[in-house]
Amino acid sequence: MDTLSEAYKGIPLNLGDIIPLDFSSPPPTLPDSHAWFQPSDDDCSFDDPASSMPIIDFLDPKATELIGLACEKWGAFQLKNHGIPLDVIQGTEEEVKRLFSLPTEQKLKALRSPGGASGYGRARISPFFPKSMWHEGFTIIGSSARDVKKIWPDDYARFCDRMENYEKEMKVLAERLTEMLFDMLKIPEEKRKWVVTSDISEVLQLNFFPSCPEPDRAMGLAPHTDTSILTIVQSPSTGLQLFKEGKGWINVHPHPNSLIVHLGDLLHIISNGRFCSPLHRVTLNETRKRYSIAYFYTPPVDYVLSPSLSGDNSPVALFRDVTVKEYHEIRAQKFGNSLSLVRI
Ligand SMILES: O=C(O)CCC(=O)C(=O)O
Ligand SMILES: [Fe+2]
Repeated sequence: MDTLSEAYKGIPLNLGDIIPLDFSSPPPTLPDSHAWFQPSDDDCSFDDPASSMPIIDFLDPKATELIGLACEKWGAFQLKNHGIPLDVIQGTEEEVKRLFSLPTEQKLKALRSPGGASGYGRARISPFFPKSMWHEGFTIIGSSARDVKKIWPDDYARFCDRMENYEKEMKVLAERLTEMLFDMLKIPEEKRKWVVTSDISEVLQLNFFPSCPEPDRAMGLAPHTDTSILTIVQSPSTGLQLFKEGKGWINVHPHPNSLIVHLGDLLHIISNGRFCSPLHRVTLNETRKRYSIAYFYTPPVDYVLSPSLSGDNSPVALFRDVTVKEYHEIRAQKFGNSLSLVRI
């Protein structure tokens, strides 16, 4: 079976777009290669309690209705009482910290290959931006063992087991949410059989944002939408921002023991534009490092994404049919333009 990795093979990157800055001995001032803004730039991000991302309790009898509204208005929400055991979250967080605190040369042993999608390196979206991000990533597609053995030849099992377990838990939650959203969109049975199969294309993205000497001039993760049905993000610290039309960049303040769910481009297409795929980015801090774990839930690569014209969705198709693999290939080449390229 094809995997998502195949979609990137045809578009190899330069090593310069894969190797992160050596953050173990960071420069004392922000290098020009990482300076996105001038000191005088007003980047207009803000905190407004009246317009913050909804926090939804999964045990609330009204949860389905609230999730539907949040997906229409925000394309994102925080989820309390999500059912993922705390020890699974903490164990995964511990491994992520252990991985990123390794010496640079050890992490570089698992460097992503130029045409590859898994392993250690810069964000896959790096080539689309003129400046570099203050970030290191580690991408897991399928089993992490092949990459992790290069880093810890004799001691890889605990990391791999914890990641695998985390993915299993995330998959169950992603399935529940997807079934709920597909009910709202009135997706017919034959278009949703994949949800309960093991054939999905899931990706686990581990992110590390070191503390930064000039956080206001640098960028953790540049503005992007996700190429998924939905993404479940776990991070205890602030840094994530969502772009809201007419308002600007809104800070997300993680609620204790909650997960952040945002919808991706694939659901935006399936919902015929009814559910948003929010633009988001990550900002930095001068003294605090930040870690995040993003689980991308995606149908099998040969699944055809077709806009649903039933229910409350627009009755006229806004997008053409496109397979998951084809959409990933478009994204790998065109990035921010991708949705407009499948618009009718
Ligand atoms: O770190 C975060 O909060 C978000 C990460 C993210 O957007 C991504 O990995 O695509
Ligand atoms: Fe993202």
